[in-house]
Amino acid sequence: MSQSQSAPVSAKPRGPKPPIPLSVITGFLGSGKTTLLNRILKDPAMADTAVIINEFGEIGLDHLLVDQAGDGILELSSGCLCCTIRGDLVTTLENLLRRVDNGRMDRLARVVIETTGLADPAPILHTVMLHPYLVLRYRLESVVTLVDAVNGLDTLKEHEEARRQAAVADRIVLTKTDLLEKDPARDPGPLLARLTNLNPGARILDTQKGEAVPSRLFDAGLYNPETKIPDVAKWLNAEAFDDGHGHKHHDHDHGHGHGHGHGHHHDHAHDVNRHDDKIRAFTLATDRPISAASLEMFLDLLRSAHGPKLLRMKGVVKLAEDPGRPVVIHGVQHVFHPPATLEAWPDDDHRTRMVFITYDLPEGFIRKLFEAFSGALLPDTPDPRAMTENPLAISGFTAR
Ligand SMILES: Nc1nc2c(ncn2[C@@H]2O[C@H](COP(=O)(O)OP(=O)(O)OP(=O)(O)O)[C@@H](O)[C@H]2O)c(=O)[nH]1
Repeated sequence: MSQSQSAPVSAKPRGPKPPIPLSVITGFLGSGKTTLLNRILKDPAMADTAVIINEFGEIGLDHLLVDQAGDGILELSSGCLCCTIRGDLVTTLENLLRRVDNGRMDRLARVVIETTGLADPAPILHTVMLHPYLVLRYRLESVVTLVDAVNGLDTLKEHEEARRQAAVADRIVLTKTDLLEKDPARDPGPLLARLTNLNPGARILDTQKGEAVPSRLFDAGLYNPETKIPDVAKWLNAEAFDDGHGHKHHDHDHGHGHGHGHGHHHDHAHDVNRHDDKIRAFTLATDRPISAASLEMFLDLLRSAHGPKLLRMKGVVKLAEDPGRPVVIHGVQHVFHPPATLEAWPDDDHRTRMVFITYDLPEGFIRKLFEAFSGALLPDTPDPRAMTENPLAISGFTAR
């Protein structure tokens, strides 16, 4: 378009709108999701939030409802919006964007999706991550998993869904801890140890201590909402993972939930891992850069061959071609968010760092795979060139 044909400068800011943070609240049946939502929706920090829930009947937000619009979106007296996923989550998320884009709504600060108690939250995350338009307009902020402090340990023991919900979380909220206080015989230690074991990187918040507030529930995104500066160290929280010696540095202060690293749990009184040895949490860190093509192949192989076993993965990667500009990756099962390039390393740690939570996928396997792709010479591992240039390699898995 020539200069003379260009449209007059409008008062409206041009360019793509910043993506809207999207969080998912999950937790087993009766873990207290509705109770928490009811409470936080009254918090001024939740202004301009839209909450998407499964069924109105189940959620006790009725007293807050004031108006139902044609698109199935209800306005709450607190100024928030509420919609159901009776139809389709994509349509609901599109309807919200339409409201913002056509000016019916000034600002949509955040979307919170509440899942049903038995749901694996991964498909909800996939709905957004796999949609070519929604992935541009929304960004995953936090997966918040509620765990009932009274029944949590039994629920984790008996239900795979509950373990997956805890494993995928960025924040774990302990509910009903007030009931523990009334019964001194109940020790929250084993539950905390189990949760830390399943997902060391998730910060644990206690409702009773007033910790489950919006600023702490939804601050798990890569970007600090205040400064908009990426905070990789906080986002990865790799320090909370086992350091290889059975020690973990966890940021909750209950005094029981540390030190139960896998591979070391047999040394401890609470054998928290014995019910399910398949979920593993570990980190991978290296100074060695990896080429962009090898990173892509590593991720391709992980997601195509082992996707269902990769419950959650986050990482910051040093590229051989551009070591000063790290790439941020994160995935939930076989779906990866489009990688984002940071303009610079946000702190002094310029190593590739990745955190993994896997199901039935050993740490050693991923480590060797990454080392092979990043060019480390390992005696018992194939040369990466032999893997990528092998004419018998799996189709689609060739050097670029
Ligand atoms: N004592 C106590 N009770 C709680 C707490 N949180 C929730 N409850 C109670 O636990 C029950 C279940 O809470 P809900 O908020 O309905 O749980 P939910 O996760 O939404 O339940 P579903 O939608 O059925 O999965 C209710 O009777 C709540 O009053 C808490 O922190 N302390």
